Amino acid sequence: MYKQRGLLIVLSGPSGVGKGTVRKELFQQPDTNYEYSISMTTRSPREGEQDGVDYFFKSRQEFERRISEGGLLEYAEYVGNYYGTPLDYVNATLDAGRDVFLEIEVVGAAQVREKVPDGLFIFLAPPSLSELQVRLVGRGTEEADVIASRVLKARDELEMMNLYDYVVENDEVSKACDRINAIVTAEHCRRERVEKRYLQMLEGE
Ligand SMILES: Nc1nc2c(ncn2[C@@H]2O[C@H](COP(=O)(O)OP(=O)(O)O)[C@@H](O)[C@H]2O)c(=O)[nH]1
Ligand SMILES: Nc1ncnc2c1ncn2[C@@H]1O[C@H](COP(=O)(O)OP(=O)(O)O)[C@@H](O)[C@H]1O
Repeated sequence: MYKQRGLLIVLSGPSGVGKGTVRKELFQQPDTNYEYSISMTTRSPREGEQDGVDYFFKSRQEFERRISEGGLLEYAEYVGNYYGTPLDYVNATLDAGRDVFLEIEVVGAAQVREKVPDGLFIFLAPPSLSELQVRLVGRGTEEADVIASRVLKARDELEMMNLYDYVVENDEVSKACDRINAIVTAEHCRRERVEKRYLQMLEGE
């Protein structure tokens, strides 16, 4: 029997827009049906972050070994650290017919677009650049110079918005989650219709 692979959902957008917040909220909802792919990074853990839960924290040497072995679906260097998506987990989960959710920055998302063109690409946008800065300052996890470089980077990141299937504004976390859930549901319906049509055409041969 023809079994459709799971859907690869990619949530991206500038640092500080609220990707992590929205993702955590989505995964707290009881009816969420996607599997979260935990990324690998060379960044040091922040207070309260756990290895294997928030990230797989690796040395630069170990990360570069994974790159050379082809073990990452995508990776990017972001403000001095590597971040990447382990390939095996994504493939195994999609093959089992389950959806995978990636929360990654825009350079990595563009690599995934090349490799998985039938993924669902959602760009999370801030209400404004000044609100983005307010959120980064409010989070209080970076020094002023890092915040400044992230806001500067956000201008380039916003230009990549048109490469995405959908742009979701993160004005309020619960509204952003509702929009993402609606988009995923609509995409499932679309894929089911395509699959049905495909099977009908095969039967007609
Ligand atoms: N390309 C890529 N980006 C990632 C990955 N995991 C996290 N990121 C992104 O890397 C950036 C920095 O992440 P982090 O240091 O945790 O800071 P924060 O997201 O701003 O709290 C964010 O834009 C993340 O979405 C990954 O596996 N691949
Ligand atoms: N819709 C929102 N309204 C106001 N503040 C928000 C909203 N979404 C996230 N935030 C806050 O903005 C900051 C950055 O959010 P975070 O999820 O860490 O962003 P990202 O993962 O995109 O870097 C956090 O302090 C978070 O609480």
